[in-house]
Amino acid sequence: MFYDKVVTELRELGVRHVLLALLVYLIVATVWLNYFRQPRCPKSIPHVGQDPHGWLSPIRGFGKRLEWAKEGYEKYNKHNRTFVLSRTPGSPNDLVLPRSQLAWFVEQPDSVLSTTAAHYRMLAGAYAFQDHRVMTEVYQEHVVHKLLQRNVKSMLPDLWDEITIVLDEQLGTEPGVWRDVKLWNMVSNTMPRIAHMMFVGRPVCRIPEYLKAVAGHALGVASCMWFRDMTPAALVPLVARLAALPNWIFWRRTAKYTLPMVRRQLADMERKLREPEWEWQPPNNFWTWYIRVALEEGRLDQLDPVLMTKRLMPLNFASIHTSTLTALSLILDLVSSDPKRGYLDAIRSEVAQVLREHGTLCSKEALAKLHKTDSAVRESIRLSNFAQTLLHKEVVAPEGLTNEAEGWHAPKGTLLCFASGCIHHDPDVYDSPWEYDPFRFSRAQEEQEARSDGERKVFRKHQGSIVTTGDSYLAFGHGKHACPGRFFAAYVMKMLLACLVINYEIKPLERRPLYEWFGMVMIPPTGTSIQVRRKGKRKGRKEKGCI
Ligand code: HEM
Repeated sequence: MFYDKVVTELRELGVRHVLLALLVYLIVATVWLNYFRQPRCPKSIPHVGQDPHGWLSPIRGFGKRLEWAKEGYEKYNKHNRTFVLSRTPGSPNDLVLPRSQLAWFVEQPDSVLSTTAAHYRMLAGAYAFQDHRVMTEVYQEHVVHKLLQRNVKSMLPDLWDEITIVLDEQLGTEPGVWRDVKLWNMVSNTMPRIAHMMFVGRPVCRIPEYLKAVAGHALGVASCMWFRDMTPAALVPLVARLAALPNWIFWRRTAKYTLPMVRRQLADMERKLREPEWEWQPPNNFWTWYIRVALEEGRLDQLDPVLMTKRLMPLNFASIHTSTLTALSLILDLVSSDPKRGYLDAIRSEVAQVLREHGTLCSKEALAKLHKTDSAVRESIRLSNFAQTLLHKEVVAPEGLTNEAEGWHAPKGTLLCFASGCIHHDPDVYDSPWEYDPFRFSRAQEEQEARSDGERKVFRKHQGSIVTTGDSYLAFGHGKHACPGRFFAAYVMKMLLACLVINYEIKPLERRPLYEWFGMVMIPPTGTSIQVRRKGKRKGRKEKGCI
């Protein structure tokens, strides 16, 4: 009845009137949402980018944000001043803080400056994931923060095996035969499988349909973010929902495997609690950590199996793009360095030495001895980080946030961040910052060890292992919301590189293929091939008879 009435009235109005009304709505809502509902950046802070009130500024600005970030960093951040970086149509301006404000920034409580709120906004949390709770109450992150570092060590032998097996598949096993390998295909077939070895374990982490779905979902989040960023605010709910539709399909495909697994694991863990003498050991994977934390904390509401499978998707997004890009850059940086410098040989002899001493490369102690390998990875991440601005936090305190040192006040809803890419390439922070100097960090450590106590302080600047964060190294964030997956990523990258150098020869590339930037995000060179040759019998793990 009601429907018939609406249709009749619309017919009477005519299509042209309806379209006109929609257009008027679009303009009014866009102006309202974009210009009156956005948090106002403090006027005292300099604005870098186009006219902040210009109508088309946000659209024109997408391709220029990187340039503007560099300009703002030079003009303001380097003089300890914050600047406003122009926004895109669907999101607000960013306040980019200088390094000198990092300590103040990370000290702010979550009730004032929220990483979760910033991620919800930036990752299109209302659309790209299958339940908004996975981005508003980030229980999966809580579990990773609490248990990953502690449990990953006992996983190392299995991770090593998986790395060697996947490299066998990707690079071949026949000794002495040179193979042409598409590097992008190699890393994108390797890294998601290794990450999911930790999340779901075998055999699921090897199933091609599953791996295709998790990769599709991660890419789907990125495309949803782009549509949300580039769509006028009034249309975002429609456009972003449409852009997110494929992610429902990808999640369903993953749930085909993860849902039965979660249900079985919940039932088994419940039985183990009831019958402690039952001879069953829970597998060391993310689901076990998750169930343990939820039980310990009495959060039975978090043990809904469907919700658990949805909670895996933000972790999938956080881990697979980052690790895949890191592995790609690392191999490219090393194989395109001048062979006369002998970087790969130095890493190879370090790995061989540790293997001789420890008989394995998959223990925490052995991996801790790989200083040069560690430094080569850290340096590659410094040089080619996947994003230009990081450490986003949103002001969530209703009264806003005041920075006494600089004398500004940011209202609720403002996004704050750091120009990590500029910091990593600042000649005042790193000597020859555009050069890939793989032993930059291990050399500093070796040199410091050789110095007297008095001199050591001066030398503190470029130390640290892959996981160390600080105001000159922001690739994993900093503070209590620094990447909790970095401990896993560091082990995996070192094992991957160690496995490559002891088992394969790689022909050097003449030139380092360059990456492009799409807005503030890195687009990797996907077309590069490398020539690889298996050396002989696989090495790396004595107890499996591999040496
Ligand atoms: C080389 C690989 C990786 C890089 C470069 C990386 C980088 C980062 C960065 C920069 C952040 C902080 C973002 C910000 O400040 O806004 C972050 C957060 C996070 N990462 Fe990673 N990540 C990597 C691997 C992983 C892996 C393997 C996991 C798997 C569990 C993971 C899980 C997370 C989570 C859960 C957060 C959010 C932490 C929080 O907000 O409290 N990451 N990562």
